[in-house]
Amino acid sequence: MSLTSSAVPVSILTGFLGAGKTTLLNRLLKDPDLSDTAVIINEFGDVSIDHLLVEASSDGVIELSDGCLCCTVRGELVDTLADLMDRMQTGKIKPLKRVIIETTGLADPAPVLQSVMGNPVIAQSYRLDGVVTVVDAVNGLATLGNHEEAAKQVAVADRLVISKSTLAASGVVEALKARLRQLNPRAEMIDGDLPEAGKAELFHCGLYDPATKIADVDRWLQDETAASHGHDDHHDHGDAHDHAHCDHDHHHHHDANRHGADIRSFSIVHDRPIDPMALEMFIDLLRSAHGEKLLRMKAVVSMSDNPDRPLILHGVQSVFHAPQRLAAWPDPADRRTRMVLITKDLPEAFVRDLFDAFTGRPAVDRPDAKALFDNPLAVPGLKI
Ligand SMILES: Nc1nc2c(ncn2[C@@H]2O[C@H](COP(=O)(O)OP(=O)(O)OP(=O)(O)O)[C@@H](O)[C@H]2O)c(=O)[nH]1
Repeated sequence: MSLTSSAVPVSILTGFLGAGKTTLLNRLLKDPDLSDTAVIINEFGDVSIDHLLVEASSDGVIELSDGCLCCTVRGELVDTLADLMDRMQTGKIKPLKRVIIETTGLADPAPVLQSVMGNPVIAQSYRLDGVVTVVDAVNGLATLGNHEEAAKQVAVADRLVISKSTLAASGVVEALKARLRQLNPRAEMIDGDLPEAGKAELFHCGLYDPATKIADVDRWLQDETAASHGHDDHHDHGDAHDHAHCDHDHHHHHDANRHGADIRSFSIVHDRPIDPMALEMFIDLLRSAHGEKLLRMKAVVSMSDNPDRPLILHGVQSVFHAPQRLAAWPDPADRRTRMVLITKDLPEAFVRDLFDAFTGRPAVDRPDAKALFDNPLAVPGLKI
C-alpha cells in the first residue's frame, strides 16, 4: 500500500443494513469535489437495485456481482480496482481522484480493508484513505449489541456518521454516542443531518492533508495523546492508554464488559528511538500470532537507524502496507513513537508487554546476580 499522495485514495463506506449508506452517498456525490470518483457497490440478492439508488454518478458506479464484498467477491473487488487502474492508464477513463467502496451492511470491514491493502498490485496504485461508518440513531444501539459486524464497523472507523437522529427519541442519541465512544474513542462523530456530512471532506481521513499535501500525523492517528499527554519521563517502556476501561471523559467506573468490550482501543507512546529489528519482530509476532485480533493499527515510529525520518505503519489484521518513511517529523517538537491499536479479544496489557519485551531497556539500576556470578572477570571468593 502506497501512502504517497500520488496513489488514488480509497475510502470504505460501511454501516449496518439500512443504516443510511446509500442515502449519504447520494448526498455526497452531489458535491462537485467528488467528481471523478468511482463508486464500487456490492449487493446481496438476485435483483440489483443499489446502483439504481446511487443517482448522481451513474458513469462511475461499478456494481459487483451478487455476494458480500468481504468474502465471495473479494477477488472481484481486486479485479475491479485493477481494471479501473488499467482503464486510467490507457486513457479510457479520466484519472480518478478517489474510489469509494460501499460495503454491504453485513460485511465485516476488516477483510475488505485487507483486500485493498494486501494485494501487491493494488497496493502500488491505491492507498487506503479511511473508513466512514454510518450508524443509525434509532436502531444503532440494539444493532451494536446484537451484531458483531456492526461493532467492528464502528471500531475500525475513522469517522462515524450518525443518521436519522431526528427520528430518535430524546436521550437515545446520547446513549448511542456514549457506546460509540467506548468502541472507538478516536473516531470523529458527525451528525448526518449537518452540511459537513454531505461534503467531500468527509472522506479525507488519510495521512496527507489534501489541502497542504503535508503529513498530518495527529489527525491520521486520531491522536488525542499528542495534545493531552506531555513528554513524561516515566514512559520508559511505553505508555498505553486503554480506552476500553475508560470513556473519553475518563469515568473510570464504567463497566467495560457490559457491552462486550472485548473490542478495545489504546495507544502506546514510547520516548526513545526503536531498533528496526525490534520493531520488525514485534510487528511480526503480533500479526502472525494474533493477526485476526488486531482490527487496526496505525503508528508513527521513531527509528534508531534514522531518528530524523519517522516510519509510518498501517495495518489491518495480519496485513500491513509497506512501511513508509516521512521526510521529517511533522512536529519536530514531538518525536515520540505513537501507536494506536484497535483489538478484539487481545488485552492491552499483553500487547504492551510484547512491545516492552522487544523495546524495553535492561534495568540498569538492578544488578543481575547471575551475570555477576558468571562474570569471568569476577574476583574469586568475592561475594556480593
Ligand atoms: N429520516 C431519515 N431517514 C434516513 C436517513 N438516512 C437514511 N434514511 C432512510 O433509511 C432507509 C435506508 O437507507 P439506505 O440509505 O438505503 O441505507 P443503506 O445503509 O444503504 O441500506 P443497505 O444498502 O440495505 O444496507 C431509507 O428509507 C432512507 O430513506 C436520515 O438521515 N434520516
